[in-house]
Amino acid sequence: MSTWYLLGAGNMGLLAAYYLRQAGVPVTVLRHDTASPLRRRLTFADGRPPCDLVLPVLSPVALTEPPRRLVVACKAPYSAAALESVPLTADTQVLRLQNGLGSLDGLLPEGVRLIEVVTTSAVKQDGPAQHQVVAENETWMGGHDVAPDWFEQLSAHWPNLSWPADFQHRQWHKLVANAVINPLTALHDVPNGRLLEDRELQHQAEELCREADQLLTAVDPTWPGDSLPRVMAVASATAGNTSSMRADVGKGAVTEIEAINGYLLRRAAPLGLSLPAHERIVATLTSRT
Ligand SMILES: NC(=O)C1=CN([C@@H]2O[C@H](COP(=O)(O)OP(=O)(O)OC[C@H]3O[C@@H](n4cnc5c(N)ncnc54)[C@H](OP(=O)(O)O)[C@@H]3O)[C@@H](O)[C@H]2O)C=CC1
Ligand SMILES: CC(C)(CO)C(=O)C(=O)O
Repeated sequence: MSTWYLLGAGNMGLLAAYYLRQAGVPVTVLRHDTASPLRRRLTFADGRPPCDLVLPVLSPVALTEPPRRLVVACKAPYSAAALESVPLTADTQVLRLQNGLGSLDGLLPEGVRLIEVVTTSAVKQDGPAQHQVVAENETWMGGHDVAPDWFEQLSAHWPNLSWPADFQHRQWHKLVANAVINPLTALHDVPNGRLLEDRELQHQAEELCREADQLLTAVDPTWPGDSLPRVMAVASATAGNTSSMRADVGKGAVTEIEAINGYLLRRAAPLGLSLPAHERIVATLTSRT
């Protein structure tokens, strides 16, 4: 496999780089602000020995030809800045490893093959140059009928990676979980599990799920429309977690709400649907950050 270029060498980007390297594929980080090789330690919660990754770094303007394979794993709001000056052509395959949807809309030239990645794995930073792989759960890729030629080689080294036929529904289930758990936990500054205990949060979760189901059923009549129990199951499975949006708000960082609830609003508008609970939560969270 030819070199994969990586935009966003943080938690998820490093995990993808680790699996690509395990599959024998060279990985180069693209960054505007530095050319020094990136040295990061990945530790594993299951007790596997740590892996010291050393990845070459290149400025996008130093590329001698357009990248054929690119992973975008920066947080959604930084996508435009990260892609600036990266020369892309119709031959480029882009792997979007981000929460939310639509964050690369309008940023990729016609013909680029965009492969979407949804993961329930979790990685957190636990030192200046150290990241802990907390869980290697399921990862789904899709967005096209047929998997690319490199998929089989990669899936032999990326645990629980699949190309499921029902990818779109899985992606939407993850989107709805993020559209409910993330802003509610961020606004109320609580761990995910509080959604199971607090009546007011449950009421808000119900409204957000109902509106998301209304939209997704309008887009796809086969949508099961069972978001509330699914979202609550995710909140229960991740009860002790700080959601990524709560963490971003805590750091004073820009959140991914535009790619999550904002995406639902952008899909609803042309259908003449209003999603008042999502509108309110976007406005409230945006005014506080
Ligand atoms: N962490 C997790 O467990 C999971 C994360 N996700 C999703 O994955 C995506 C990435 O999250 P995560 O890895 O945690 O985020 P991180 O903040 O750990 O990583 C993002 C990386 O992007 C880099 N970056 C920011 N701006 C640019 C730029 N202009 N050019 C190049 N690189 C840039 C950052 O560099 P710097 O730090 O120097 O700014 C950082 O290394 C998000 O959409 C998140 O929601 C999904 C499932 C699980
Ligand atoms: C599933 C959930 C809510 C787990 O915390 C998540 O993906 C996030 O925090 O962004």
